[in-house]
Amino acid sequence: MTLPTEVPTAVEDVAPRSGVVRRFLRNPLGLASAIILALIIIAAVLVPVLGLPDPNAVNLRDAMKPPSPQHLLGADSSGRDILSRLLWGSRINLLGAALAVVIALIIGVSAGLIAGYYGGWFDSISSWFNNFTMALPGIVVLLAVRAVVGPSVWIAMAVFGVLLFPGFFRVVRGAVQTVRSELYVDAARVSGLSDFRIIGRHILTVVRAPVIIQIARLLSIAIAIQAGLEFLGVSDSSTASWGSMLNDGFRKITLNPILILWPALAVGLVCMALVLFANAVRDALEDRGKQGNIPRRARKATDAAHPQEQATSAGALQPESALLSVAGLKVAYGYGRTEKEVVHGVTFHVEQGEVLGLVGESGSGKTQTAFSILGLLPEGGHVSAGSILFDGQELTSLSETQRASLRGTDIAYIPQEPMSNLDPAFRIGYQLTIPLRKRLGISKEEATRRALALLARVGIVDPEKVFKSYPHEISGGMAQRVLIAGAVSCNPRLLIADEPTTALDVTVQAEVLDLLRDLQRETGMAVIMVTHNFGVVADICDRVAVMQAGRIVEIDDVDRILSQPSQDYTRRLLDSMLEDGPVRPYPFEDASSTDNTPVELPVSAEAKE
Ligand SMILES: Nc1ncnc2c1ncn2[C@@H]1O[C@H](COP(=O)(O)OP(=O)(O)OP(=O)(O)O)[C@@H](O)[C@H]1O
Repeated sequence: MTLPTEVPTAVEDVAPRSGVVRRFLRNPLGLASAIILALIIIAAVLVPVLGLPDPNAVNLRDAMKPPSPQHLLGADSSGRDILSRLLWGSRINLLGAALAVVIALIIGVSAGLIAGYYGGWFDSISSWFNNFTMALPGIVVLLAVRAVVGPSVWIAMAVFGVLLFPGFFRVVRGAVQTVRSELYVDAARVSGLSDFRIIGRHILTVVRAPVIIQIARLLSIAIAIQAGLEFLGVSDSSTASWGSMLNDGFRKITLNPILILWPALAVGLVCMALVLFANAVRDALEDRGKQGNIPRRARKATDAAHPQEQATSAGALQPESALLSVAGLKVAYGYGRTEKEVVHGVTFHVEQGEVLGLVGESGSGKTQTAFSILGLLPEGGHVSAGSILFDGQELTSLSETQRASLRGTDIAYIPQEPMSNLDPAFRIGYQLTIPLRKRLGISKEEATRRALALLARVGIVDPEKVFKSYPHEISGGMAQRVLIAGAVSCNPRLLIADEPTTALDVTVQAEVLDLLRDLQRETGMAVIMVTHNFGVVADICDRVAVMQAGRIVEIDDVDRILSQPSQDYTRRLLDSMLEDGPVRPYPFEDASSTDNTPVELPVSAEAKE
């Protein structure tokens, strides 16, 4: 299956990762700081081959000499070449700072991850140790270490690394605590991923950005502190370093003030560049997803695509017969200055018994749109504007209880990851019958009878056995059939299927699609099929709405979208996603039943056997 990342140009323009790099490079301060840091690192790496004089070669005849072709930046009080000492010193300072930050990173990130994810005694102990370390006077500790182990810059920086660990620990622990209760982490746990994999795959990606920013900040602190320690004489003064040069320059400041200028400039420049670099990375990451960052080219095309689809008033240009009318829907996360809009005013409708495909690349806003209709936006997300009319009822003004009563009965949902949506602690039968009994008020026996018939109808060969099984005892394909059975159990009028075949293998995908087609035809329910796969669209949809970057760029009949899309974006999406093979015809006869009473679904031939 071709994934959206393979869609060329315009899609790549809005891909989050490349967007971060582009935004970073567009920030002049970020770019300048990156260039300065790169030049300093290159100079530090290449210094042995630059043919500069020995940084420690004393030549009293050259003492305090001003800049000359022989000493480009002049010579110090012992006649040593200042440029050579600066560049050799940069190695010591950069490596010393890197050592401290790597130690802080290893201790802080691993302790922060474990403390944030597991909590408990480890969290208590590590938090206590974090507070204790923060309370220690760092310089006093380093001076004490020097008194015990001698003037080694490496030992001093290693100890400083331990003292710096709270810088990472607090950031990582806080981020992990926020993210560990997210649904997708629960879903990953439920689907059987080990903690190690969950932390590696789901948690580390969340803390990556703050950690990168923190690395740059702590590096600048470590360089300044290291130079300060060398200035105080904590390290070996015979080694060329920025701090020892500062010390030398300070002692001769009345004789030649320029001696202190070069190392001070070096320390100041690197620290400033690191801080600016960190700020630019933060700005680039925080701007991710803002509309202002969608390339103007893409935005123009989007806005001009179908102006009627960008209507903002409720029900504008929507057919009265529509079962669902979404108008000017905007979805945002956060409030006030931190509000981030992810869906920018989408308008579409779904007729009774119609199958509407919602297609688009990853991150285009399909799921957010679907969740808005279901009233299931993740924490922090809200409908910031627009209207969702379902059967003439404005969903956005309903209470949570009213919306909950619609879910499962009038509006059903089939998720992408079947396994994560079945509770591993309960048998399949229990999970199917409880909603039936609660919503339809039927007896346990009646609910069991219906659940078994539903399991048979969705193609489960041994319904009795699956009824008594726990989720881990059935395959992914069977789990998806169980969820489909659950979704259609109360005869919904609208079914929202969020990439229902993505997590399944190819043969099972086809079977599940066939099943959905048959069920849709039998019950006459309307379907919103969220997908990034035009094969699925061709298979099952009547009309298609194409989404890009939180907007609908094109909406039309499936045949027209597939044969003559009006937007370049749709064409590119089609080129990259459409599988070879003919569009399977789908006879939508008699798909208009709106009766909401549960029907006896026919038992499949396979199940009868
Ligand atoms: N919890 C959240 N907090 C903030 N932004 C979010 C959240 N969930 C999604 N988004 C943002 O909303 C935008 C649309 O996401 P959405 O999940 O709707 O995309 P999608 O088209 O369904 O993609 P996919 O096919 O990958 O599921 C993305 O830019 C995403 O970063």
